[in-house]
Amino acid sequence: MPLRIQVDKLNKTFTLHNQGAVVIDVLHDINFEVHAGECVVLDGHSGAGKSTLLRTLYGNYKANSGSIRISANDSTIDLVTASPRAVLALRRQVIGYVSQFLRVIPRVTALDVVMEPARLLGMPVETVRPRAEDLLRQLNIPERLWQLAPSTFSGGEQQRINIARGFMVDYPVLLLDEPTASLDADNCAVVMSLIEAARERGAAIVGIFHDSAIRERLADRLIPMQQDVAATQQSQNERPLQSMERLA
Ligand SMILES: Nc1ncnc2c1ncn2[C@@H]1O[C@H](COP(=O)(O)OP(=O)(O)OP(=O)(O)O)[C@@H](O)[C@H]1O
Repeated sequence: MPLRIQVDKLNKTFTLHNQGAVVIDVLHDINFEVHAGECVVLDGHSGAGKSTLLRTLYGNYKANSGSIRISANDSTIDLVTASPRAVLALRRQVIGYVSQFLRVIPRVTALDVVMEPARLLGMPVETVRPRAEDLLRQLNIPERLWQLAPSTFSGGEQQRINIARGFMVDYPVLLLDEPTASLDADNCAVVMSLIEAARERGAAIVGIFHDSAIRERLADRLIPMQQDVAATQQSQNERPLQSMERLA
């Protein structure tokens, strides 16, 4: 299967300018790759940098150094050096991202929120609407909510709208930040099936899942995120290892 994501020597720090310019070393020498049809899961304790890595893979955060090469549609783009315009194009066409929380836009209906990624690709509403409705149905969003803005929806309903939106386009790359965090068992099962279907069609998936049963079902590999180990090793002048680990 073709290589979709190649991360090399990735480093990311945050500088807290309003707190004495303290520097937080979050991602240190991260190296991994993800092929089409693979689901890798970021594995590390709270604060290890999992969400930071996912946001950096989406171009939300700019890395200090290293490269994130994304290959799809016969081209390869390094997100670390890409122009903002190239990053936006990549997000529209190549990278889907499901965050934990829906960014609610007042007065935009749930159905429009879900259809938007496909509409941004220029697809006509009559083509995309059946898929959006199908996703909403699969995710058990009652039809009476489809024409309402999701701002008043429950946390779990908002998360399911977010998931439907993230699966609206068959992106070659999918980034999933705890997509099942506030879902009940039935809806969790639906989301796992959607993720498996995306993997089947060849999506390269990077996810964060805290639930061990979900990780075991979905993960082809774990990517250990060990910020504390990295910091200690660094102080001993050793090169911290952030290698991939195959699941037995
Ligand atoms: N925008 C930011 N500015 C400054 N520091 C940040 C920022 N985002 C994250 N951090 C810091 O980076 C570290 C890693 O945070 P991150 O959210 O990536 O961890 P995580 O592994 O996803 O944790 P969790 O499992 O609890 O969600 C934390 O110490 C956090 O305080």
